[in-house]
Formats: sequence, structure tokens, C-alpha cells
Amino acid sequence: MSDHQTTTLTIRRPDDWHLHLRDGDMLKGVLPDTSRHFARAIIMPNLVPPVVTTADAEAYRARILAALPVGDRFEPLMTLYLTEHTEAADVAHGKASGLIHAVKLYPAGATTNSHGGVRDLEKVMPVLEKMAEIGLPLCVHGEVTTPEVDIFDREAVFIETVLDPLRRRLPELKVTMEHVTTQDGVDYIKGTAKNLAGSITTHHLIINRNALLVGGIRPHYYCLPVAKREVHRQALRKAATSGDTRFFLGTDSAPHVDPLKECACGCAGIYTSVNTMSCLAHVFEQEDALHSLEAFASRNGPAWYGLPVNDETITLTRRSEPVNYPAKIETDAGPVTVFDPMFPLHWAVEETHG
Ligand SMILES: NC(=O)N[C@@H](CC(=O)O)C(=O)O
Ligand SMILES: [Zn+2]
Ligand SMILES: [Zn+2]
Repeated sequence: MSDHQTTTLTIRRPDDWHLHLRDGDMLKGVLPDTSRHFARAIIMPNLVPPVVTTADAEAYRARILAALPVGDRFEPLMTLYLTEHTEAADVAHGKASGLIHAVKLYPAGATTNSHGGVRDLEKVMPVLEKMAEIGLPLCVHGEVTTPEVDIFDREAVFIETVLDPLRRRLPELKVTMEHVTTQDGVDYIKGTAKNLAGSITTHHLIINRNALLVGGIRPHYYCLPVAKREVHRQALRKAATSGDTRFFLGTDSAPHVDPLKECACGCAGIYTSVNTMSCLAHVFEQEDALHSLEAFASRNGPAWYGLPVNDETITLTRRSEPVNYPAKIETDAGPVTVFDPMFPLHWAVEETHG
């Protein structure tokens, strides 16, 4: 624990390298919570139907910009949802036009809205080879879907049986391991010299699987990959706060309306856009690593995606009174519960400098 007296911290304006904005009423309801603090975000393509082609992504980008609050500056960085029918030429065109920043691999059935994902990697090899050639990163939801594999082991088994063989076959392909949740994931990334990086969510730095299961089943702590044992959370905290350029923030803020979370078969996803920066400052302070927050939230991601760091800054202030934030937000799609870290937050985002 830190005993120093830091009470304000100014960092380059952060970006979110893994974000679900959804569409329609939900998009309109959640976008301001991101654009308030973040300059850019990698936008996940798992809509219904998914964002598969460059034309889909162009239209989705326009809908996001149309939903942006007046006065907010925010750049959505679009991605494509990889299917077994994706055309390498369309992907190359999307990258060349400056619209597409990554392609997302969802193993079919691995997570929310992934049924149109990839069953047989062999079928997408021509697209992956093209991506390696043009330097377009592949973002990966790294979990196997094999029913025999325990849900807590699915990330580690994915690394061994899918990711490592793929990277050996195509070493020039840049891969982002999304939402790393295990020590295995951290070690795999750290053991690699190039073309591999990992995003880490806010909530996986704060909760372990007890949050989900102790004292009753708590659907608002359910996400995929599911939170793991404490030893894994500790490994993630070390990686995120180390300054290591291969790790950066991807909140994976994933809104679902409460009725779809609080039911017999609740959706996976945790909504953290509202209080992410406060939560992160808390975690980094606990780890005595406030000096590394800028690397994690504002510098390492742009370096990986080949973009400049933001010119603007944000200032965080440590207040003696806890910061107020809503327990849920109301959207025209319905209420969405905000992530509760289960401790008071004292770091507040004060202002944005132009
Ligand atoms: N993380 C989640 O639990 N859910 C995400 C999908 C994903 O990122 O796997 C969603 O779209 O709701
Ligand atoms: Zn995912
Ligand atoms: Zn996600």
C-alpha cells in the first residue's frame, strides 16, 4: 500500500482499446459515459447482426458519431467481425481506407453474440495471411468452446491449443489477446518478443470469482472470460501496473439491460464506462504505481495500434469524500447497472484540457 500523498494526477487523455457500444437506444444511452473521459475506443463488432464488412463498419461508425453528445470529441476505431466468409480484399480495403483498425476473432459460441464466429481456423487463413502482410492486428476472444473444458480453464487451453500454434504458423500476424484474465495469459504475453499484446479490463483488476458466487449469485459480476481465482487477479494487477508496453486498458464495458442480467440465464458483460478511471486510479494507487497509469490507459495502446498519443490531458483528483456515481443508468433501452467495485472511490476525473 502506498503512503505517499499524491492528490492530483494529470495524464494524457485515455483511450479504451475494447468497448461495446451496441446500437440504437443502447448506443445513445451509453456513449456519453465513454466520450466524457476517453478520446478513442476500439469498437467491438458483435452487434446483431454483426459488423462483418467494411460497408457495415462505415455505416456503424456514422451511427456512433450521430449519437455523440454535442461538444464531445470522440473517435470510434472500427473493427470487423471475422467470419468464415470474410473476404481478404474487403479487409485490405478497410485498412487502406483508414477505417478499419483490427479484425475480431470470436470462436463460434464463446461469448455474447458469437454464433456467427469462426468454427474452423483453416477457413480464415487467407484473411489472416493478408492481415499479417498489411500489418492489421487480429483481436482475439481467447477461449476454447469445447464442452469438456472447464470454463475456468478455457483461456489457458486456448493459448496452448489455438493461439500458440497460430502464432507459430503466422509469426508476422499482430495479435491482441483481449481481456486477459489469467496468469497463463500474462506469462504467455511476457514470454513473447513481438507481435503479441494484451488488453486488461478494469473489473478483472478488482474482482475475483468470489464476487460472482459468495453469499449468493451476483449476475452483475458475470462476464466472459469469467473472473478467475485471486492468484490470477494478482498477476493481472502486476502486469497492468508494471508499465510493460505490451499491456493496456480495454475496459470491455459491455452493457446489457438489467432484465437480461437478472434472470435464470443472464447475459455475460459488466458495464464499467462510468467509473473506470476512478477504479483504475484506486487500483494503481493501491499498487503504488500511479506513475504507470498513463502508460496503461493512454500510451501503450496507441503505440500498439500505430496511432499518436492524445494531445489533450485529463486530471484526476483524490477527494476525501467518496465520489458519487449512479448505481444504474437509465437508457431508452432500459436500465443498466453500473459496476460496483465494492469499495468507495475517491479519485475523480476533474476536467479536460483542450
Ligand atoms: N465480455 C462479456 O462478458 N461480454 C461481451 C462479449 C465479450 O467481450 O466477450 C458482450 O458483448 O456482452
Ligand atoms: Zn470477449
Ligand atoms: Zn468484449
